[in-house]
Amino acid sequence: MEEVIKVEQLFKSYGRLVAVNNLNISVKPGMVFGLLGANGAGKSTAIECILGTKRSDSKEISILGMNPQRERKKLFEKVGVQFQEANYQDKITVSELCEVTQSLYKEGTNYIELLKQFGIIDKLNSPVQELSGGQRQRLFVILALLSNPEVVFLDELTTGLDTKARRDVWKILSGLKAKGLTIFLTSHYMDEVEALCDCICILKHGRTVFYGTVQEAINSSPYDKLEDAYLWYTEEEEKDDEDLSNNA
Ligand SMILES: Nc1ncnc2c1ncn2[C@@H]1O[C@H](COP(=O)(O)OP(=O)(O)OP(=O)(O)O)[C@@H](O)[C@H]1O
Repeated sequence: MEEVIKVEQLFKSYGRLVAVNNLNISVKPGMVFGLLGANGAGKSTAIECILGTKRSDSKEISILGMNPQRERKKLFEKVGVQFQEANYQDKITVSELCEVTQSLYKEGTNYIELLKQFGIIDKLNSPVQELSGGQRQRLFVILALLSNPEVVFLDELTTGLDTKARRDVWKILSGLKAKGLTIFLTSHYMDEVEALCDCICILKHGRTVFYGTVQEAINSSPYDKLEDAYLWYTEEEEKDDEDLSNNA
C-alpha cells in the first residue's frame, strides 16, 4: 500500500465558520505525521473528519485503503484512537477499562506490558477517576494501542505529562514506529514534534500554511529553530493583514 492515510481536498464548516479549508494529506506506512496549529486552527475537526466521526466534504478520505464512514467496523480493528476524554463508568478500574476496551477487538495486545512500559502498572486496580491527569492521559494512549493497530491517531499526545513521562512516551512511540506503526498526532510542543515527526502540516484558520519535513520548515523560514519557524508560519499572515490595513 502506498499511503496509510490519504486526504484530498477536505472542507469542513460549522455554519459560516470554515474550520478546515482544502486540506491535503498523504501519510506513508511507518511515518509519524504531525498536524500542528494554534488553538482553534482546525486540528481536532480535521481528525474527526478523517476518522469519519464528523461529516465533511472531500474528494477522497481513506485510511488503510478503506473509507472510514463506509467500512467503519473493519477499519477500527486496525486503527487506534486516543480520545482526550474517554467515556467510562464511574467506579471502573484501570484493569477493567483495559479489559472492556480489549474485548471490542478480535486481536489484542498485552495491556499489562503496556501499563508497565507507560509506568502506571501500580494503578492496575485503581479506579480510573483516581488517576492524576497525566496518568489518565497515559492510560488513554494505552487504550489507543490495545487493538495492536497498524495506525494510531493521538490528539495532543503528551499534554499534561511531566518531563520524564513525555520522554518515556516518545521512546515508546519511537519503538512502535520502528516496528512499523504509522502515527498521526497533534501537538503544541515543538520539541516533541522535532523528536518524533517525519512530516508536518501547519494549519492556520483551517488552511495549510506549511507542509513538509521539520528541516524544510526551518529552512524555508528566517529562523534556525522549529519553534521560531512555527510561530513565523502561524503569525506571518496576520502581519501581512496588519500591513494591508495600515496601507489601506
Ligand atoms: N461543534 C462545533 N460547532 C461550531 N464550531 C466549532 C465546533 N467545533 C469546533 N468549532 C470551531 O472550529 C474551529 C476549529 O476547532 P478545532 O477544535 O478543530 O481546533 P483545534 O485546532 O483542534 O484547537 P485546539 O488546539 O484548541 O484543540 C474553532 O474556531 C472552533 O471554535
